[in-house]
Amino acid sequence: MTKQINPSVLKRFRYSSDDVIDAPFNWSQLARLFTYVKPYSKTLLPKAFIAVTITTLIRLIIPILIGEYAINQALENKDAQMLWVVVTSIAGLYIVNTIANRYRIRWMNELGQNVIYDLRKHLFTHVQWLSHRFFDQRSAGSILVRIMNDINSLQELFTNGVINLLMDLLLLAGVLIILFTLSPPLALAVLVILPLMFFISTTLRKNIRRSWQDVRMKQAKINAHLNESIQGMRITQSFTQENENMAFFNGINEESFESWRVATKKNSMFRPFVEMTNAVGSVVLILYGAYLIQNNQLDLGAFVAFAFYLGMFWEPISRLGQIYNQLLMGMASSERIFEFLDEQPLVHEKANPTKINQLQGHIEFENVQFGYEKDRLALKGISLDMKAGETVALVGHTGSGKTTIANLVSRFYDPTDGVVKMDGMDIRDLSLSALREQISIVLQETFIFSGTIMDNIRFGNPHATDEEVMKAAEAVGANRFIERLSNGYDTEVEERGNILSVGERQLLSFARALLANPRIIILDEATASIDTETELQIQQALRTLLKNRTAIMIAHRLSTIREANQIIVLEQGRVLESGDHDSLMKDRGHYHQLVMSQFGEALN
Ligand SMILES: Nc1ncnc2c1ncn2[C@@H]1O[C@H](COP(=O)(O)OP(=O)(O)OP(=O)(O)O)[C@@H](O)[C@H]1O
Repeated sequence: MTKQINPSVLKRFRYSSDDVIDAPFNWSQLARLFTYVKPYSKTLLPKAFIAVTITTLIRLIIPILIGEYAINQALENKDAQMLWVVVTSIAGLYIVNTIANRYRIRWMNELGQNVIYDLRKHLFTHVQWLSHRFFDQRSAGSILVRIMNDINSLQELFTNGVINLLMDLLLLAGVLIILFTLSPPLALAVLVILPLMFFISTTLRKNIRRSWQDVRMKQAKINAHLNESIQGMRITQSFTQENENMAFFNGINEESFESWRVATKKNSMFRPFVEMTNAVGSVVLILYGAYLIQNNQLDLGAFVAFAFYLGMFWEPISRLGQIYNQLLMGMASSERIFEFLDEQPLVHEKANPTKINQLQGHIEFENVQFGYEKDRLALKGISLDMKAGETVALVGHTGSGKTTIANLVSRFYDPTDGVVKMDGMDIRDLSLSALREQISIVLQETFIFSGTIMDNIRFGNPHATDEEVMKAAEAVGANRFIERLSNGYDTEVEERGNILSVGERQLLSFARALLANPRIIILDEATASIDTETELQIQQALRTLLKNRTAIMIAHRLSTIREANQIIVLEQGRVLESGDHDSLMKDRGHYHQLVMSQFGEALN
């Protein structure tokens, strides 16, 4: 079936992330990047340097042995014994070279992998501490791309780049010194190819590099789209948006294909150019070298050595260009990585926070104002008093600020004005982890991590034993459905837990919360309709869960609201009314209206 795609629909699919092609060279950023090598400056780094120096020196010595000793002396004087000594020395040097090379590669790789490991760990740890606002502003896909792709692109720089730089500089300097010592005029003559080589290794390579960078960007775009598409597959299918989705995917897939085509085409020009420069160098060497030999200004041994060294020239120059490119790419990636690393959590613990062992759970809001965005307040001067052990139901229309109140109690955000107090103390003075340890949040959509049912409940308290996990499940009645699963508590559930029903996921999240044994429970009740039996089960489970704890319920069910000690009615970030069900109903105010419009039938 073909369907006409509305072009405006495709505009929805836009990814503006990470489009920097050319990053300026930034020395301080480079220095910062190299701080990650520092822990290895006394172990792997010197070892790799020694191996590199040995291999470079051997490569420099061998042409001299061939030209000067084998040709000029042994062959000239027909000295078989000397020739034998030279040949065995060369063989010996090659063996040492092979061993040194083996270690060079091993140590370099170890160094690179260690640096990448450290960097990825640092970045992930840092991102985990960032505030909710950071995640509000970015898609999971774009964060993933940075943690994976940008760090991977630094991998090459650290595994090869750093050490090769030293090797190439050493090799180039060594070759130049030897060439000028052997024959200054011939050295000058063959150096005409240098500008050509530099042109190829900088300009041409830069052009090729841009094309590869374009390839990577297009791939990142595919990754981001795939991530969103797969996560939203059910919605796509239910709205029959497969064709639009496919059209966009085809578009970016084609773009990616095209960028590959361009990059490989440019890349294929590289080798012929290199060979051409080598040919020019060889022609100059043969013509001018033959002329110098004829005029007795050069001997045959030096001529042969020259040919060897000329062959060695290209490699370091070409690689220096490559390293320069790697550095530029590394700059672009590290800039994006450092941007994340420099991001500070907006909510942070003060220097000497008050350590609390056990909270009572008395929560107060004193004239609290808060906005996610500058000019749009979500809470407009709210004052609340939730006593320890009380169940408080927050009710109100969508967008009235219920979730925001819960977010402020957990200190995911700080108020822009006013104070949130816990047991009479400003929560900004408390230790953040101690505060959050005593709060459990049960969201409408329960997040299930990949692992077993047992692992998922244990998420509430990693130290709990299997027995404790099972006891928590029994207490909320989750054991009944768990025992019916193919492997009971050991049943594997994938990310998001699609094999479980909404009600089952709710019960699982109750067990998880109960196991954490918090003083405060924040619960966003599921709005999805579930059958009466599960509903009863959940009500029962809730009673167990909320016993002796302060509970803030973003309540959607009349039964929960009715049982609450205090009901707070919110409207556009303000408290309209508060009290218990009976008194609020008697007042016949906003609550009465809300209940009648939403639950009118249920009350009759
Ligand atoms: N991360 C965010 N960034 C910007 N604005 C937000 C964010 N989260 C919520 N808001 C805004 O803050 C206001 C209050 O939202 P909140 O989520 O607290 O409402 P709610 O009462 O919980 O609604 P619902 O019942 O629909 O969950 C809304 O106007 C909403 O658009």
